[in-house]
Amino acid sequence: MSSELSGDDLTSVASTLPVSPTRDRFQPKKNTVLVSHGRPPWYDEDGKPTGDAYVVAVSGGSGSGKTHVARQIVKSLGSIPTVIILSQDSFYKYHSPEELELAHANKLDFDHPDAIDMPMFAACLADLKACKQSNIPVYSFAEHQRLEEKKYLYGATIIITEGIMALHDPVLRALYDLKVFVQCDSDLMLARRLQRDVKERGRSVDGILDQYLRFVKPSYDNFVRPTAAYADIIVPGSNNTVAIELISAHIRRQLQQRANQFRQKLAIPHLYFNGRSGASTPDSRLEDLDLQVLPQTPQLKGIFTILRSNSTSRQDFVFFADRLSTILVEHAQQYLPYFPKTITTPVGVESHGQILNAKHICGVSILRSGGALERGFRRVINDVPVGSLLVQSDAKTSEPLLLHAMLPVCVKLRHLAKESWVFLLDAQIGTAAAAFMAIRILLDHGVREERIIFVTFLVARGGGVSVLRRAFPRVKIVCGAVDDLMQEGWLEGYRAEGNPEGLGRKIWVMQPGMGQIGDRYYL
Ligand SMILES: Nc1ncnc2c1ncn2[C@@H]1O[C@H](COP(=O)(O)OP(=O)(O)O)[C@@H](O)[C@H]1O
Ligand SMILES: O=c1ccn([C@@H]2O[C@H](COP(=O)(O)O)[C@@H](O)[C@H]2O)c(=O)[nH]1
Repeated sequence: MSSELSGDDLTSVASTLPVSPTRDRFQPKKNTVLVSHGRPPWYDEDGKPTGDAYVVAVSGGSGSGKTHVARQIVKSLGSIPTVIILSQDSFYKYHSPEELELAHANKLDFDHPDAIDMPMFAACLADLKACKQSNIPVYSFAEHQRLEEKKYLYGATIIITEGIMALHDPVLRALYDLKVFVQCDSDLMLARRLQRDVKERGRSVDGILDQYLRFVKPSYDNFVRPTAAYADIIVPGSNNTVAIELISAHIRRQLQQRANQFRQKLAIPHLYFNGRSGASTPDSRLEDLDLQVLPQTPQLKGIFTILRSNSTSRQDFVFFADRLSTILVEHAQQYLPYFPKTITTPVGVESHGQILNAKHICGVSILRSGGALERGFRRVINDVPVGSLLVQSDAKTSEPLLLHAMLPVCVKLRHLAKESWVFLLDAQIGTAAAAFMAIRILLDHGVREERIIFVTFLVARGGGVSVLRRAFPRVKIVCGAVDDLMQEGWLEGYRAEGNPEGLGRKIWVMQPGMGQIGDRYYL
């Protein structure tokens, strides 16, 4: 495991580490990922990001209400996709023992622009804006120090960054779509700072006042207040509900302009992409789709006959799905790098064989139905992490939404992601909307396209696979069978069972298909 991140292989790091009671009590929870209604596609049919995340910067003096404004904007946005609040405080520089001594005596200037690692702040923000992940530093106000751990952030449609120097640096300013300055009376800022620093940052009143007169107030006058000139909007530091409403209305309008009707286009590519190379129809030539289909042996056909039948018991379904996923993953392993290796056998004879030579391998299943391939995956490739992505359709628009991403560390860290081989697991590729999103997520993290191996039971020839192929030609797709049809309709028994999700709503189904694989495997 990398020394940069510790904690469990799959969880977001900062919260999992043992921390001192003092640190725990005073650690500000400023950098937050707020997911409300899932993240809609941030890329087009060519697989390329359609645009950057929308970045709002909120600046103002200490205690002016920047954090409050950032949180109120999120609240007022209501039903919105993922928002990241990124605090400039995380980017205070690492302090030497001598500097720490000064800091604890309130004699270190934290209010000068040089106190903040602006290049690092700009680099992390640029990554997040470009829809990539970032592992940002964690800062302790109680210890006046940057901690060892890092916090993994990914997947924002909107980023709200806040800090006293947020508008100071021209490189940072160039990254913002909207610049806000919170204007507040100095006495109100001081009163708020006193209350907050005693309660949340473990400070004494004397110390706070000492630091305020020595550094905070002069710096506000010299460096912070002048940056109000760069702001698009000045917001009052109290009674600011109307200003916040205006800002969120503006952001909502910007997001609406970026919306993309994605699944509909993928599901019937011959209607939307006619004339463009690679658009498939139910009669598309299999060779053009470049799928790695398992050899259609009698025993494989036997497995599919059982899996497709609506009279198969759950117990049998699970047994044969596990068997099929084991065969698929075994077959897919041919894409991993193997090298010649000579060994000596128990009878003392040399034998020339092959050995796997891949540093980082992991699985990522697309929930729920991708879970049906996990047991087979673990049987063939044991002792590697398996992450998951929860992608579901928006009930109103049918667009895919990313609701949750839990990725292995070898994907979360960009320098490892470049070297990693990732097996994406999902039961079928129909409209290909979920597959599209999952591949885009891995590419955002820096996984190489040719190192993504998509393993699936079924692919619909007339569905979105052709568009997926054209967007990501180097991804390997290993499947057990190919179905011809992709139609808008109801699954047999789906409505009859009174499934509230399915009631009155058509979904895209492949035929002959295997039904709702997640339901059949788990319920
Ligand atoms: N508009 C407001 N109305 C009421 N209280 C506010 C308002 N803005 C900020 N506060 C309070 O003032 C304190 C400092 O605000 P905060 O947002 O943390 O300041 P900053 O991030 O600018 O240092 C917090 O306790 C917060 O609840
Ligand atoms: O170790 C530190 C680092 C910073 N400060 C003070 O924090 C404020 C900025 O944070 P806000 O949340 O915007 O108030 C800045 O004025 C520094 O003086 C600190 O006291 N110790």
